[in-house]
Amino acid sequence: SLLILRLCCSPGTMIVLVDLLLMLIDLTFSILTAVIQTFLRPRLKCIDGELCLITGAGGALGRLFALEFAKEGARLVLWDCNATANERTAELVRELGVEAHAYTVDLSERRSIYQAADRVRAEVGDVSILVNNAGVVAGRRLLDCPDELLERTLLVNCHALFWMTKAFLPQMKAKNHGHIVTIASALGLFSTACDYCASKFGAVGFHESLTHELLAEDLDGIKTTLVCPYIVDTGMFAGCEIRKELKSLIPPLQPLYTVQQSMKAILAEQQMICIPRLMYIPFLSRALLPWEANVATYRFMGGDKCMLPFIKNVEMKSSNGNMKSS
Ligand SMILES: NC(=O)C1=CN([C@@H]2O[C@H](COP(=O)(O)OP(=O)(O)OC[C@H]3O[C@@H](n4cnc5c(N)ncnc54)[C@H](OP(=O)(O)O)[C@@H]3O)[C@@H](O)[C@H]2O)C=CC1
Ligand SMILES: CC1=C(/C=C/C(C)=C/C=C/C(C)=C/C=O)C(C)(C)CCC1
Repeated sequence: SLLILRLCCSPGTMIVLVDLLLMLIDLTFSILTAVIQTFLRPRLKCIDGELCLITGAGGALGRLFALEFAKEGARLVLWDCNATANERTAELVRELGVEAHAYTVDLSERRSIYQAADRVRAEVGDVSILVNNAGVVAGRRLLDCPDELLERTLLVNCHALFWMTKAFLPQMKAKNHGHIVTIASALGLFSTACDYCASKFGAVGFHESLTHELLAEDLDGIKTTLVCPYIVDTGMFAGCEIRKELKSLIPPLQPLYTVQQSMKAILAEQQMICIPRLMYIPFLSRALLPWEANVATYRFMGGDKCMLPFIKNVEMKSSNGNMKSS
């Protein structure tokens, strides 16, 4: 008992006990703050004059993000592999009287990312808000999916996040000011049968590790936000649906609503947002319930086979394409 007493009173143990106490205070404070913030309208930051880069800006959500950021007064750099769609987004932004610079970039090519990043820095300036929004899905069963398509999903949805961050974080670090937004998916928090899920789990993991790295370096001026939406009615997942009778309980999200909710989270410097909030339930149940219990609820809700009609759509489109080309 003398030994135990001596151990307890040693300076090392005292420091651990004090740290433990401080950690418990921090933990309680952060839980209380999160609960209170759920009911309060958060203070939104001003991004007037900030330089915001959006990837996939020619796509449905990317274009809406561009317009919302423009309304907030941010100057825009727009990246997409689809030059025409991207230029159209730039025109719409300019119609609002806001500066927009469109770049054609293939995010599946690391070199293309680094080259375009050098051009942006030289031609426009330092990016302070980065919205990693571009995403792709193969939409095939694993064994029917060409390797190149599977690889593309991982390159665009996951690898590109590393290269984008490596390209733009140094200037943010130099000023201890910036914001990196990851548009992931509810399917980055729990999965169903689809090539896309692994890439979005990767995106979620990337976001978390980046956030921890910034905190560990005390770079509290650089914020991160993870956005995890359920199906959004943009056409990307046309046909994907849960059990018909339950569809009206969790209808697909409207693109504008999704982007406006995401904007609120970004401007409030919120760490993460699931849209709708209901998506926190399968996220939690995946972590808390046994695997078989999750399988039973997925089966009941039609989450297990939700991708099948979508895959059929993709197959039909590609066979039509083949017929046309032949
Ligand atoms: N729609 C949904 O149900 C949901 C979508 N999300 C995520 O939201 C984000 C936006 O989705 P959404 O707007 O619906 O999708 P879209 O397909 O409408 O937009 C994606 C954009 O990214 C572009 N893009 C694709 N590959 C590359 C590449 N290699 N380099 C550069 N640009 C590329 C696309 O060009 P192109 O059209 O030429 O391929 C397109 O313009 C994605 O990350 C998606 O995963 C998350 C949850 C649900
Ligand atoms: C799997 C699963 C569900 C369905 C989820 C679906 C259909 C998600 C689709 C998301 C998409 C398309 C995201 C794109 O990024 C439920 C019914 C919530 C219950 C829990 C298990």
